[in-house]
Amino acid sequence: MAVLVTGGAGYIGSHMVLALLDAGHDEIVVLDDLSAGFDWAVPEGVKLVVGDVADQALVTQTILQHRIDALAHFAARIVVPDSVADPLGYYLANTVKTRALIEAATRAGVRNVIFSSTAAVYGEPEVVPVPEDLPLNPINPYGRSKLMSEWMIADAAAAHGFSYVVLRYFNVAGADPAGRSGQSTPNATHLIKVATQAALGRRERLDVYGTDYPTPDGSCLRDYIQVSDLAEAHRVALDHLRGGGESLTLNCGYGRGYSVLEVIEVVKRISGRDFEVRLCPRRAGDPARIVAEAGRIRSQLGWQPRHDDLDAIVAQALTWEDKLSTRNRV
Ligand SMILES: NC(=O)c1ccc[n+]([C@@H]2O[C@H](COP(=O)([O-])OP(=O)(O)OC[C@H]3O[C@@H](n4cnc5c(N)ncnc54)[C@H](O)[C@@H]3O)[C@@H](O)[C@H]2O)c1
Ligand SMILES: O=c1ccn([C@@H]2O[C@H](COP(=O)(O)OP(=O)(O)O[C@H]3O[C@H](CO)[C@H](O)[C@H](O)[C@H]3O)[C@@H](O)[C@H]2O)c(=O)[nH]1
Repeated sequence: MAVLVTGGAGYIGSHMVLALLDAGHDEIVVLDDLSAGFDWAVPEGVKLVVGDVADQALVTQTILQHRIDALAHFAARIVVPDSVADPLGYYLANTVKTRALIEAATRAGVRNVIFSSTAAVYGEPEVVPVPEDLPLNPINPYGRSKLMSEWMIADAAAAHGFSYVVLRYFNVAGADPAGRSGQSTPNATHLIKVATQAALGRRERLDVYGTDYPTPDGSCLRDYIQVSDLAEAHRVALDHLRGGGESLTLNCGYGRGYSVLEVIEVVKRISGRDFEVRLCPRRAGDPARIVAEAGRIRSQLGWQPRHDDLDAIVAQALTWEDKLSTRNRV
């Protein structure tokens, strides 16, 4: 039995590969087109197939050749404001291609599917923390492209008899504590990544997008989950599905919100560096507050976070950023 990890050369997928290896699973195949990922992020001994998830012939051949029984589908385009500027590109990358992948995978016999969804499916929730069964009302094309995929997977599972775990990630941050992987995308837009780059002098300044939100300090609130904890959620989801467990949809977060200004303060304190912060207008597509009701994944899968500590998350991100710049200089 082997697992196919699409997007496994990217940030979160590469951490899932490490979590599986650390738990003794060595039957792992990564499918990635390297549009935003890196071949060096795939550990030695793990097979990397370079290609598109919508290439059904390639997907079918890979599944049959490696006797794949489970699929973890990370590959996607992921930037909220980009999705507002290029909605059709996002629906193609995240919805149309997911359809092609799921069709090829289930026809080739895959019976277990883990899907990377997002807190963006909730939109601007009326209830915070947000439980999984709240009505879904995404406010940007990114969230809609992912919600359509959730629905497609649930409908196809009911019709074709496979099981799935949909994981709705909140804001993912930090890096492998052992320093083996981290967020490496050039021109990244994620807050903690950008703030660590500003602290290390690799960006001139940090722009804060909006200080007039209905939140305590006027900046947006997010629930930051450490990437290895999230990877571990995938590992337990895989065990659940392989053990015959039922289909589930679960939030992945810690249940606590930090504002943009609070995050900046932590990055300055942990790095010991000051940097320029510019207060700017709101960015398109941002909800004011999004925090997970985080109990269901613990009760359903027995998941236990081990890195719920924003100081440590920021320290890991700083260490990785420093390592990355050394690598890029070589
Ligand atoms: N980063 C976050 O905070 C966050 C939050 C919620 C959900 N997610 C979801 O998690 C998943 C992984 O995100 P990430 O942060 O690791 O992003 P990432 O960009 O680092 O990784 C995505 C990977 O998918 C690959 N890819 C993209 N399109 C492909 C295609 N058509 N065929 C094959 N490979 C392709 C890229 O090369 C890259 O390696 C995405 O589905 C994203 O929507 C991320
Ligand atoms: O330079 C920056 C970058 C971000 N922000 C703010 O920081 C907050 C977090 O922004 P990120 O770009 O880090 O993350 P998002 O909340 O936009 O989105 C992330 O988390 C979502 C789930 O909550 C999605 O899944 C998505 O894939 C992932 O990028 C937002 O209020 C944003 O406006 C800034 O002020 N300045």
